[in-house]
Amino acid sequence: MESVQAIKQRFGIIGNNIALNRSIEKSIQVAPTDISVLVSGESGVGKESLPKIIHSLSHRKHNKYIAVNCGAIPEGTIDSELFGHEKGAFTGASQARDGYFQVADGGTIFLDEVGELPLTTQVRLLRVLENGEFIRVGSSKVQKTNVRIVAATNVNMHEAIQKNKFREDLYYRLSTIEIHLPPLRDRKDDIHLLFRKFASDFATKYKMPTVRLTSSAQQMLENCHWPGNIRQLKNVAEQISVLEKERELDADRLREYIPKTSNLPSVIKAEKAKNDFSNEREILYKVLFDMKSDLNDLKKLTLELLSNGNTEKVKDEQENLIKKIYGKTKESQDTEDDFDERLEVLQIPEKSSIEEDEDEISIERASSYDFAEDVEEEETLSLQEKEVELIKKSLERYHGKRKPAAEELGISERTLYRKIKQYDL
Ligand SMILES: Nc1ncnc2c1ncn2[C@@H]1O[C@H](COP(=O)(O)OP(=O)(O)OP(=O)(O)O)[C@@H](O)[C@H]1O
Repeated sequence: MESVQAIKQRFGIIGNNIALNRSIEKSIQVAPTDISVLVSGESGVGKESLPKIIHSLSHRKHNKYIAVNCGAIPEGTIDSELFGHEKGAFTGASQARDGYFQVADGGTIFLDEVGELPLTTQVRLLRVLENGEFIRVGSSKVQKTNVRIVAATNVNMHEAIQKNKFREDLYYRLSTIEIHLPPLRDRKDDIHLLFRKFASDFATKYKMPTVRLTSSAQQMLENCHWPGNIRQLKNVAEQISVLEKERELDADRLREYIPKTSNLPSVIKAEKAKNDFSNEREILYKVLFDMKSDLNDLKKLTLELLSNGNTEKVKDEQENLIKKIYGKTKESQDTEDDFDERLEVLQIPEKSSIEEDEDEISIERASSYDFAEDVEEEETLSLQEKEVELIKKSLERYHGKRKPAAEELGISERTLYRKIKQYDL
């Protein structure tokens, strides 16, 4: 059996903390079995390494390893991504497609952010876990697969179960063995070690001498709260490596690079910070951000109308979205006409005219859907930068807590999650 030390070297894992070593040891022990494993721990603690270790030390190592970020896939397509679909299963399904569970047959699937799975997908997943069976979207034929599942989560699953967001039976199936990775603040002994490694990597990358810390700066680094854990520490090391003129930093210089919230206890009242957009620039960003969010909502609604053609149905199904965009719903009788007028402005083609060229339009629509999330990338860089800044500020205000930050930004937690990943925040 490979030693913990050898595994750390192979997977580039830095640290000597006892809890970290125990987590790696557990991964090594459980690898040769087919037992489902749940890796838990806050965001940024390094959960992604453990499923890779488990797969590479298992008898499945020559087969596929697929990592799926459940939080980043839109709810509407997740079943098809995971389990595949038949041709014509839904608008845009111009071809049958294999899902990850089929592609990874004989291998391992890593379900990152498993707590974000919609309840309907959880039912399908439970079935795969119980007897290896799954059904493609739009099919009635039961298929079999032999996949080992390793899942990860940074949410409190017991809380999610209590709030009926996660099925208890699925949780127990997934977490036959649970491996917990400690937050960075509980691994103080590793903080400076990690910083040195990152500083040395960035020095090589940017072709500069390595930055170093005085002992007072080291102490400060170790006493930070680090809500974003190792990911945040890595970002700080990169910023310092690139921006700092001096190659040795004392505590005063270091303070500039440490997000204020990292130094504060996590219990600062979020309420106090709420909507505290204290200067004009932030207000402007907020307005731009809201506009962009509205634009994306409109795009979504338009696509929905184009593919559905049935305005009444869309009005019913997208009531919340319509309310968000226009501030009113069809329930407000006196605004019904206004509402219809607005829909007319979108010039929705009659369904019959859409159907004439169904295949062609479906493909077009499908690609519009596929890119609905990516459209954002086409916006100008400066707007994107402002968006990143706004998200960062909001996350800082709420000490990395996505729920209140998403509420403040007026976007869903899922979208915020995607953006955090997209911009590596
Ligand atoms: N022990 C470590 N040594 C070196 N780098 C590490 C270590 N742990 C984490 N990292 C780095 O920190 C970053 C975040 O790690 P990772 O993506 O695995 O976190 P995570 O726990 O999966 O976060 P999330 O829940 O947000 O997905 C990565 O760049 C990873 O390479």
